[in-house]
Amino acid sequence: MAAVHHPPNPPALHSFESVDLLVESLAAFVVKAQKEAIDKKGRFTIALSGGSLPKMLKGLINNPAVKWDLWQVFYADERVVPLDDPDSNHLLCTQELFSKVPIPKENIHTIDVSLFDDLEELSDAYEKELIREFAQKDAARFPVFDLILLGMGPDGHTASLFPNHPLLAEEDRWVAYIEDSPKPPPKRITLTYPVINHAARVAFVAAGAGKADMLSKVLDHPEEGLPSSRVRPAYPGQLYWFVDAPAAAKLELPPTEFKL
Ligand SMILES: O=C1O[C@H](COP(=O)(O)O)[C@@H](O)[C@H](O)[C@H]1O
Repeated sequence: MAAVHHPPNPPALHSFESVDLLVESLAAFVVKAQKEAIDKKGRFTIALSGGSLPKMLKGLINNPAVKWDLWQVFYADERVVPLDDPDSNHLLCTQELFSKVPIPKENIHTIDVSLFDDLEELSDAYEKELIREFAQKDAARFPVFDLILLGMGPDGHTASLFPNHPLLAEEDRWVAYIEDSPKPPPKRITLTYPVINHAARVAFVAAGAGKADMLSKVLDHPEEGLPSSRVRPAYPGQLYWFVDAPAAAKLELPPTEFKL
């Protein structure tokens, strides 16, 4: 019998009157994803972004429902800078979240700073880190993250996938590097679409009026093919957008009520 090809689920757009409500609801959503993953397989795999995202995770701090010791954290993208450099996504996540919660250090998977001279080796090593976590345990062609949290840049980029960049066409690698990021710093590594689009859940978080024009392009005009519009997790994966009212102001797409 021929395999049935199921199209991706449509995105669920959750719009909140204030950033505080967004933060609270996002925390509840992450906790629910965590619970489902841990009930099923005893661990929770999540990829985090930098930029404006880490501070939106403050609802997880002092939250007794979070089982930090069962989290395995990767980065959706990372800048090729020392881990204590102000441009490092790891530093940002540490300042906003990890320094304030009891997560074991070994559960946070950072890039290998000893490989900065060779970006091919650096991204290969991060891919191997993913293979150690996923391939042995889940034996899949691509890792299936329980949750990937993304931001959307003013040009529609997400992770380190930038408009018109050849990396948008990557089909095999789990982790790739770029040396010419239009947003500094130029050298970065990033999860690729095959990884992002195999996740069980992907959630974008965007707040503020500065995101409104681009959000409407990305969600109302996906045919333009901006990097954030290309995030379409394969069925049964689900895409979510957590936005505040100023970011949602120009959207035609109707919001979906947020229910756990
Ligand atoms: O450069 C990056 O930008 C994106 C978007 O950042 P935001 O500040 O506009 O939210 C971010 O998601 C990514 O991790 C980062 O490296």
